[in-house]
Amino acid sequence: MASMEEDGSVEEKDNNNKKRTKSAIAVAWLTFYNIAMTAGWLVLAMAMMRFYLQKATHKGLYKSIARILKFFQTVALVEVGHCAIGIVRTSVIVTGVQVCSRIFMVWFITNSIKQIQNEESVILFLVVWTLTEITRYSFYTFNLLNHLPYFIKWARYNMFIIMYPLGVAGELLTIYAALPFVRKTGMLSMRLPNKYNISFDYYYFLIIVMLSYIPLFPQLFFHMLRQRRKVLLGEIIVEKDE
Ligand SMILES: CCCCCCCCCCCCC[C@@H](O)CC(=O)SCCNC(=O)CCNC(=O)[C@H](O)C(C)(C)COP(=O)(O)OP(=O)(O)OC[C@H]1O[C@@H](n2cnc3c(N)ncnc32)[C@H](O)[C@@H]1OP(=O)(O)O
Repeated sequence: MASMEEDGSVEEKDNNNKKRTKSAIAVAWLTFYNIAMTAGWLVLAMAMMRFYLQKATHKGLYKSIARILKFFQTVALVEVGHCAIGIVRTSVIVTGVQVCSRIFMVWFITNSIKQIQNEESVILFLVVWTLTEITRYSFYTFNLLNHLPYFIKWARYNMFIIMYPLGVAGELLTIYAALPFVRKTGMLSMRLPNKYNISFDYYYFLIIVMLSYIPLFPQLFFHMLRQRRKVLLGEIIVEKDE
């Protein structure tokens, strides 16, 4: 009996150790990830500033930073995985919508349609994303290291009130600017007849994407408002099951 109890406690200790090791690995990975992403977005900010100081125009700016942007924004897909395996307490759906809409903007709009790369709206969402991500990833990093300066916490949970609508405006204006080119070229569209017997019109798809901001954006915005109340004002928020 004693030996069984002993076995039990050994097993329990082993399980606890496993949990501790797992969370230590998760913390180490997240710290590395957040430092790398903060650095990536800082490099992007510096590249944008350098371009603007040297050329005094925004024309050509997107092209000059496209590779860095595509790399770091695409890597953010990992964050959906973080939520799915439970190492961060964030909804897979909320993170999925946020990350996928950004990846869509980068790859299927700005990168694919060269004619719109010099639009002011592209610079608008680029600047907004960059400021947001530098703040967000440095917030996570300092939080994980238990040395979170108050101004970073304050910025994380206040900046979005202005940055979210500005970012959305930049994104929607960019998609809007893309519409005539998509219609003219018929890019990424499939017209009938074809051997698959499928019809797809990217032009109308983009209009649907723009309309989908109406129900989806408020969900993200209100999620952040709830996080703000929880973190800055200490309100206890009972999360509904997903
Ligand atoms: C195929 C076509 C698709 C087209 C779809 C079209 C519809 C799109 C509509 C949507 C429009 C979005 C537009 C958007 O791109 C515009 C902009 O971004 S503009 C710039 C302003 N943006 C922001 O401010 C972004 C705000 N959003 C976010 O921060 C996140 O993305 C979000 C997932 C929304 C919220 O983050 P989260 O829920 O994680 O909140 P917290 O930061 O408070 O964190 C909660 C807890 O999780 C821990 N956590 C999360 N991530 C990490 C990490 N990487 N490392 C460590 N820890 C992490 C965090 O610490 C919290 O833990 P705890 O509660 O224990 O403290």
